Amino acid sequence: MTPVSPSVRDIERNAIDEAHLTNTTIRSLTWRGINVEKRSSLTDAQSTSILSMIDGYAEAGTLTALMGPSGSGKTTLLNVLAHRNPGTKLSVKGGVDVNGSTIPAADLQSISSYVEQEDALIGSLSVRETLDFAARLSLPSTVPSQERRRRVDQLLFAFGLQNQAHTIVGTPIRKGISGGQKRRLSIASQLITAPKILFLDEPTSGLDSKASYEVIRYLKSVVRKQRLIVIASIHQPSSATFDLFDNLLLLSAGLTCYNGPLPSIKPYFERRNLPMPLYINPAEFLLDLTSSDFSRDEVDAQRRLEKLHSAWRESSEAHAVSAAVAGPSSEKDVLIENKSRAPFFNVTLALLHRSFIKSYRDVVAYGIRFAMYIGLAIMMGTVWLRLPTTQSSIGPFTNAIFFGSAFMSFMAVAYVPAFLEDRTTFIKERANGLYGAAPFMIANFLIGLPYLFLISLVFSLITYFLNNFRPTAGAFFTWVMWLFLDLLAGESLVVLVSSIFPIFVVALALIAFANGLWMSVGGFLVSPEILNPFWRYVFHYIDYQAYVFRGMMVNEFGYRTYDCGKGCQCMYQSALASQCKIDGKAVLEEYGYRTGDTGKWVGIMLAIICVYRLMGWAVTHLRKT
Ligand SMILES: Nc1ncnc2c1ncn2[C@@H]1O[C@H](COP(=O)(O)OP(=O)(O)OP(=O)(O)O)[C@@H](O)[C@H]1O
Repeated sequence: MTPVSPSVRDIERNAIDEAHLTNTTIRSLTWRGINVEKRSSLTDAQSTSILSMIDGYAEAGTLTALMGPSGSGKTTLLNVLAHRNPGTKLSVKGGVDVNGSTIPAADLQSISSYVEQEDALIGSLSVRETLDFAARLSLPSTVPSQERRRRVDQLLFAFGLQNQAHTIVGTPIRKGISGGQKRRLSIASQLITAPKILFLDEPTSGLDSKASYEVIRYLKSVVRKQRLIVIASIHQPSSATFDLFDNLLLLSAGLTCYNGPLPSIKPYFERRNLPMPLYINPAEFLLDLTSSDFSRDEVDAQRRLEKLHSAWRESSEAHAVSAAVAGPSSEKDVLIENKSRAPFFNVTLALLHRSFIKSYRDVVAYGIRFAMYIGLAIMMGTVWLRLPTTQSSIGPFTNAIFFGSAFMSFMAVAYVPAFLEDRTTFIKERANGLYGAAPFMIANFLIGLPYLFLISLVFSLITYFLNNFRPTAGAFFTWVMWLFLDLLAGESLVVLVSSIFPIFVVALALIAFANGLWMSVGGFLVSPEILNPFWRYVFHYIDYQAYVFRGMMVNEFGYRTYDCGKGCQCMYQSALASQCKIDGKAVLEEYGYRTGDTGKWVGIMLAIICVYRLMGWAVTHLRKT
């Protein structure tokens, strides 16, 4: 058995102060006349209703279940209550009040958290690290690190995760904690920000009944202790799990079928001649009642649903709910503490630290890419093996430079999955108000620098001398610099394209296309001197691969001579022809390149990289999903 850490023992001795988690200000969340319609692209008359006239309330210290068949509107309602965008082309009407008062969306978001259906956990972090980073990303600098650790311990204990504190969450190749523990961890990492209201979308999806029960049981104990308001959509809980909830809001086809405390469900349906059988799971009974999707007789099922809807509308229970939420809504009486955010610098540092841990623990994210580049280096080194400095090598040297510059940049597509994964985590964390696009983009850029430099260095160490490029230290490090800038630009393009089109296959196809374009107009396949004006003026000058190719060409040919070989038939005419040699500058002239422009080209490369990154930031800032 894993030993219990002293800090956890402290907690067990009830030496904990949970004041920061306890809700003393928010008494209730109410919602009135929520209507959501899907707008037709043609006419308003063709709009279809997703939610209609939904009233309800939840009080501090209660756990409300949002149930209904698939497509009944649970997630949509949860999004409306949390002031999240429920989707494009949807029009939302109705009001959501806190303590009976209307508050701005930003205030509601600052006192609430939303746990999405899919866990947004980073597989290579341990359970404790996950909570610690959640704390570092959300807590203001006024909370000292000792206090932060204490809060982490508290949550580990509250969610029964203290024995898994040092186990990793789990990656595709390394088994970590169980599905139920993951869900508990997702909830705990939201609670570290001390929300007063917690929205959970299917907190038990994908779990067996025992794990589901555990998740809701832990949640219930925290809700009771901390006086939180929790609203959770749930699919088909077991009887034991269902019994843990205080209230139920039952939806079907976007309308209410029941809304009230659990003990009143049975009498409510009995009074409508729908008695609940004795030995049946109440949740199953309710879902059977409200589901029409798989009915043999659709007309009959529709009629049954309409009866349920009108029974609720006309019931005294519905009138009581409407009366309870209809009270005048004022602008005062809500004490929203101004939740201070973690400072920009601390957030960026925490994101860098988190990415660093991921980079050395997650083989899929970084290790595989590294191995791929090494394989490529060995292949390139041995294909163009020890080229002699004769004119017959000028072609192969040029080809090797093209291959090295173009293919390395092309292979940046391998970064797409890792970037999209990081972006998904960011989108979820931003939606919960943790941090914005700037720290994410800065951390993403900075963590890539040493890694890309290492790849450039190792790749060059293998290929440069095996190929027999110009053997001086200066030439070697200039080559490393060009490769590094090449990879940096390639990765910046991946960041930009994947931010605009965050769909794996689409991003992959577009980046491959862009690389094909850069290769075609880069100057190797068609010399810039004869490239037609459209491609030359529209694309050639913004093609980063073109500058890498030029830089590497100048690095090799600008300062080296080649023997013309037997018969002294020199392929390129230069001042050294009389010595039966070719001055490499003659090769450069063919392409229109010359020495002395390296500084300018490096400047252009840096500008291209900056533009890609800034555009990537702007898109990420504006695009919310
Ligand atoms: N952005 C949107 N645009 C168009 N239709 C939408 C949008 N969001 C939801 N809907 C529709 O609204 C209905 C309710 O969807 P919602 O996701 O809220 O249901 P749910 O009860 O959460 O379903 P499930 O249990 O399967 O997750 C569905 O018919 C869905 O197709």
